[in-house]
Amino acid sequence: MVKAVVLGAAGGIGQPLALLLKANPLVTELSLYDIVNTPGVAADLSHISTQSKVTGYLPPPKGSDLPADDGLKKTLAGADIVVIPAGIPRKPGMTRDDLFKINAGIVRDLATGIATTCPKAAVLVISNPVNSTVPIVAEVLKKHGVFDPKKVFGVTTLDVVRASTFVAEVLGDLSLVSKVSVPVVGGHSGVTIIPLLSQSTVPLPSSLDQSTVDALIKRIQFGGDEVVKAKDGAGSATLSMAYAGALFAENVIKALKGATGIVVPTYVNLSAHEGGQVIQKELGSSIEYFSVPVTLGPNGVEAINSLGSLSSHEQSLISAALPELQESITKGVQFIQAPKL
Ligand SMILES: NC(=O)c1ccc[n+]([C@@H]2O[C@H](COP(=O)([O-])OP(=O)(O)OC[C@H]3O[C@@H](n4cnc5c(N)ncnc54)[C@H](O)[C@@H]3O)[C@@H](O)[C@H]2O)c1
Ligand SMILES: O=C(O)C[C@H](O)C(=O)O
Repeated sequence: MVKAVVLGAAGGIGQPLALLLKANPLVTELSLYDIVNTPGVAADLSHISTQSKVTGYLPPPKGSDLPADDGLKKTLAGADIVVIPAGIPRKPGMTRDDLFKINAGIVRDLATGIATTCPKAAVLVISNPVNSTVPIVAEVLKKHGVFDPKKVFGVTTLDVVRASTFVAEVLGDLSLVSKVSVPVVGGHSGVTIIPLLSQSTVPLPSSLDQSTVDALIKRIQFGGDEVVKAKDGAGSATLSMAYAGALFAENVIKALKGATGIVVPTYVNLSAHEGGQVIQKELGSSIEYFSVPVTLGPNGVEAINSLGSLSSHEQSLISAALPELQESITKGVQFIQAPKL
């Protein structure tokens, strides 16, 4: 039995993600929460002929005697996995960090619901800026004494999905895409996104000139901007994100149910496993969060794996990413530990 929850389920990511989870035979119960439209989304999905029962909740109407988190808590009761795509998306000209002002508070309140209702659930954070929202979730759970670093994940799968697609395009053969896997490490924003092309399962030809490789790295780092620009004010990636989120959720669910050997990059607290200290040594930094290849297991993070051998260029990309990443982590931690009045 697996109960999956989507918080922000009526949104651009939330709806297609809920659809993909409803289509997933491993999910037996699907519960949806948003501040608008979830009863409609749930009713619609509930007609699909798969086994999962679907429910949808809203906050109580204005003037209700019910506590403000009544709908949220009903949604979360008994959850095994909670995926969070709630919050505003970027418009052209914005950075992900520009979303902090609004999304930090949204994520904090949702994490409080998780801490008090389903503290053992795996929490998959999609809401941006991921580099800060994951530390926010962790700090809220810590405050309630229920933080398990093995169970909190920043979803960076879209960067991995983009890397496979863009590498296959550069190789001139999209049919290779299912064979191409590139670890993407660091964080989820611009220069903090570091594709380890030297470890691509389908190697790039050594004849490829450096400017093509540089352009490929840049495209993976700034793939989100490509979609924001093309949507021209109507939001950011939603469909590719729903695909990536469902893929990552499926891997987590499979591992929770006992599947072994699933290794995927995800943005985690490095204290989740002793391998985190190895990563810190490799990075030459005491950074607390980093996207790394993680082995998933029945308790969440089973192992944090080494970054492997890096080219000198990849090492310089990591050095360039660390200051911005650290700043975003501190901003998230401070938001909970020392909120400005
Ligand atoms: N991690 C990634 O790779 C990645 C990729 C794409 C988008 N994102 C991020 O995901 C977030 C959502 O993007 P979107 O395109 O779906 O946005 P959207 O505006 O279409 O949907 C967001 C939904 O969140 C809901 N919401 C707002 N406040 C809420 C609250 N307090 N509780 C519950 N729900 C609430 C809204 O009502 C809306 O339905 C954005 O922050 C975006 O930047 C992350
Ligand atoms: O670019 C964005 O703002 C959304 C998301 O983080 C993405 O990578 O597509």
